Amino acid sequence: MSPQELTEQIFKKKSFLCVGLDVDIDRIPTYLLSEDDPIFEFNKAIIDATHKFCVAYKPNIAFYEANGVEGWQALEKTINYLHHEYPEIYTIADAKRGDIGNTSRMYAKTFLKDLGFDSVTVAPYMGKDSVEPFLEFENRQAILLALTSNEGAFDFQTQEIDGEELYKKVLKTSKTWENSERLMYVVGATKAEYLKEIREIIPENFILVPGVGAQGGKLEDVCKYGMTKNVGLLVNSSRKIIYASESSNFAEIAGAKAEVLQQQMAEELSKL
Ligand SMILES: O=c1ccn([C@@H]2O[C@H](COP(=O)(O)O)[C@@H](O)[C@H]2O)c(=O)[nH]1
Repeated sequence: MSPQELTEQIFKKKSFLCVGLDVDIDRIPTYLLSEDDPIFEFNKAIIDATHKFCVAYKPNIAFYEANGVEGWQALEKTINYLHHEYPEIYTIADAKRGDIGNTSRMYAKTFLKDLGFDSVTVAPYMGKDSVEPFLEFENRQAILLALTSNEGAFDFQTQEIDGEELYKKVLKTSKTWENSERLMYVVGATKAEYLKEIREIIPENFILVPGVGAQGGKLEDVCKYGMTKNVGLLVNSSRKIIYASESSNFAEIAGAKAEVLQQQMAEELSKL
């Protein structure tokens, strides 16, 4: 999907919500454990109940890899289900990959070609040749970690080198790479006030913003500092939506949580 098509979906659905599919087998309703594929059944129920209120889903690959072959199969079934039932939905493989060029090329093939995700999250630390293989696919994007939501972001990302913070160097340098128009960036909602300066460097690119909900980030602050006239934001919430209830109507309650966020987003969009 192109960024333009994603923007059209955002205005159509009045939502820039991304629902995180971080399925922890120890947190799903126990009655699902007797199913052949409990992870997929959980995802399917969550997707059916929330798709009207969001424009994107972001399975975090760690939660699938932690369940071995069965986890990977559940991931494949989930992405196939989304492609088949809800092709208008944008998909993000939150895998945080990046390695020497020929290895990155394999990661890119896995997520962007074989599994057919629209995008994959990528760590910038190994530089240009580790990221460019992810930018070779038409209508696919790499989402580069710029300023993450966790406390450890202050260990390196905000440290100054030659008078400039490392995350700003990541933003500026990545703009010089081949096919850089296919880049999106991650900035944590817990660091929303940084978005003002970040927007001066990347005025147009989409920013994926995790950290609203369980990590305490505020949607209003994210919009205040990061929203552009074309929106340019995907705001993710995982645990607050998918684990809102452990009862048999967990999906319905997840849908209601997603709708609350969608309504707040509609309000923010009406200010544009
Ligand atoms: O800076 C980052 C980058 C990625 N994440 C991921 O987003 C979700 C957040 O989940 P919540 O339950 O809504 O807190 C999760 O998959 C993280 O690994 C992030 O939080 N911060």
